[in-house]
Amino acid sequence: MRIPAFALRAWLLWLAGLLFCVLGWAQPVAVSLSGLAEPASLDTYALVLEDRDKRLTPDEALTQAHLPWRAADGVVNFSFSDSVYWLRLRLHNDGPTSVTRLLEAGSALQDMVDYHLVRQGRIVQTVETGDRRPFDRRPLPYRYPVFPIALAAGETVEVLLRLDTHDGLFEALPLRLRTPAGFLHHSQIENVAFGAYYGAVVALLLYNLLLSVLTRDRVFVLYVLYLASYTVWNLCFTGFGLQHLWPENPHLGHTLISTTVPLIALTLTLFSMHYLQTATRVPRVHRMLRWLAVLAVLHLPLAWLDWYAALFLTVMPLLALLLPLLLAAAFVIARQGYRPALFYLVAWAPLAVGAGLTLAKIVGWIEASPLVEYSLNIGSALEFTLLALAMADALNRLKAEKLQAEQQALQVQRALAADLEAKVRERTQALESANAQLQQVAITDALTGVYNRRSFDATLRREYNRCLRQGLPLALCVMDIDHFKPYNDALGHQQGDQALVAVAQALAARVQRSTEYLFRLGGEEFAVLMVDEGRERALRQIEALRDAVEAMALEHPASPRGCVTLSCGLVWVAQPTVEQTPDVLYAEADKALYRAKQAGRNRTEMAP
Ligand SMILES: Nc1nc2c(ncn2[C@@H]2O[C@H](COP(=O)(O)OP(=O)(O)OP(=O)(O)O)[C@@H](O)[C@H]2O)c(=O)[nH]1
Repeated sequence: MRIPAFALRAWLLWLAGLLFCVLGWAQPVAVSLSGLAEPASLDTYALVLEDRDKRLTPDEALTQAHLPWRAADGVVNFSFSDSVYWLRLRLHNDGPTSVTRLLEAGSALQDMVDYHLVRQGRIVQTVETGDRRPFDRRPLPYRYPVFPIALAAGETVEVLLRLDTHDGLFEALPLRLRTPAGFLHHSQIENVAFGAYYGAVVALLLYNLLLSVLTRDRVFVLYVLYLASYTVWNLCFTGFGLQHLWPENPHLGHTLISTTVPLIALTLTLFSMHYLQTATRVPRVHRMLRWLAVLAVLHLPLAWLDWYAALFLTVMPLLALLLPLLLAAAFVIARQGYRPALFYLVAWAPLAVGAGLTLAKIVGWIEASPLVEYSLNIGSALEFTLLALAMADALNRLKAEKLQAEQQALQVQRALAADLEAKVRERTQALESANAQLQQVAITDALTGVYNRRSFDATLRREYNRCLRQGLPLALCVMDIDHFKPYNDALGHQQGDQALVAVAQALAARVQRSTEYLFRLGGEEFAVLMVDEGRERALRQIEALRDAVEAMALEHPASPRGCVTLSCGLVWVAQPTVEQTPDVLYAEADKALYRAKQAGRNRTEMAP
């Protein structure tokens, strides 16, 4: 059977169209270099292929026609995935001269990046790099992979990238193309900016370290630990750590980054708890924060086991919970009027925004852009600066509180001293008054209230010595109630006591001068001592006393006179001599008393 020519042509056309479509799917659009922006984002020009089994070789990826390549719809970001991903790009030098361009795979943390340059369908150059490989494998010593590509005039080249991970966490990987001059300019600006950033962070770190040593305040220590964790993490995150600090040891960078992320969560939580005083101000949030701190600690073993993807899968939600919780706590505490919380809010807000943007980029919610890429650094720089202000304020507050505490302590000390002094004064007065009372009791006769026998002995001795020294006259009179036994017998002992009190009062009312003393010597016997008194005046005074008792007319049924009377024996010396001791004087007065009794009572007899 003869096939019509038009049918054959149609079939051939259909076959060519089919072939064109298949090849067309597998071929990326060639990017013409002229007219590209500086830098040029190539993300949307790339084709992407997911290699679930990780079996494809670069040649297979290039030549197998059936592979399901698809166009990238922005910055590639495969986030959590166990596959290998291939990227293809075509570059066409449509200019008249040969040129060099620099292709950036703009992530410092992408584990494995295999770069293949394809000329005329053949791989002519391969570079295996990424942050799980030693730094010196990079064709350009830069913090993330950069591949220089030379293109002859009119030449088209293809770039094939193979992206793989340690255990399933991809980084967002912006693809950019720069001219050598553009790259130099960009890297110079970036170096200066990051240099300033790290310089400021190190200065802040040292400043706060010094403050923590000087003040011994836990809040400064925690802030230093937080800042140090953050700085180490940042060095890993930006790739400067691998480039400058551990170029031979990429494993160290991974251990550090997966250790510092939970450490940041931990130190940030502890710092905030202390700085905001959450325990007393928001106790419920404080308990939640304590649990989040424990969770952060539990993440550390994952870091040391190198379970990188698993760690980030759980630590991200932890951070996503922690940051809003801290900001909410600070907000509530600031509303309570606690000023440091206000500083905290202002300081943390930019970092929280930066962290939020970075998280969103990592999990693929938003596209990477320069602002998003540097948001964490911008946020943290602002945060550190503002927090330095907060720390200075905290220091001022600390000083003011210390001063206030010192003043309060001083006031309390003064009040205590005054109180103690008052108490001592009070006690002393009470003691003095008790002593005076005791002394008074010791020298007073309990029944009559006049001086007693003990006082008589002491006063006689003292006044005798004074008169002896000063040559003064001294008079001593011993008095005895007449017939007191019959009085008691007739009226009773109680009535006798009342008579004794009445006699004592009658005598005391007339013994008022400072040089005269009245004593009850015991029983119904009294004594009067007079210093610096003339003989006549002394005798008159005793007679007056005796008269006063008689004048009371206190009824005495057993006395011949019918009332209570006194008999008195008086001794007077113009100036006592050494021989005339108190005992001698008393004996003479007693003898005179005896004579008065003998002579009929109710009278006064003077010693010769
Ligand atoms: N009610 C009372 N009687 C007392 C007290 N002390 C002593 N007497 C009594 O005083 C009396 C003293 O008696 P005497 O020494 O014999 O002397 P008198 O009876 O006063 O006789 P003359 O002194 O010679 O006039 C005794 O009966 C004592 O018991 C006292 O405190 N209260």
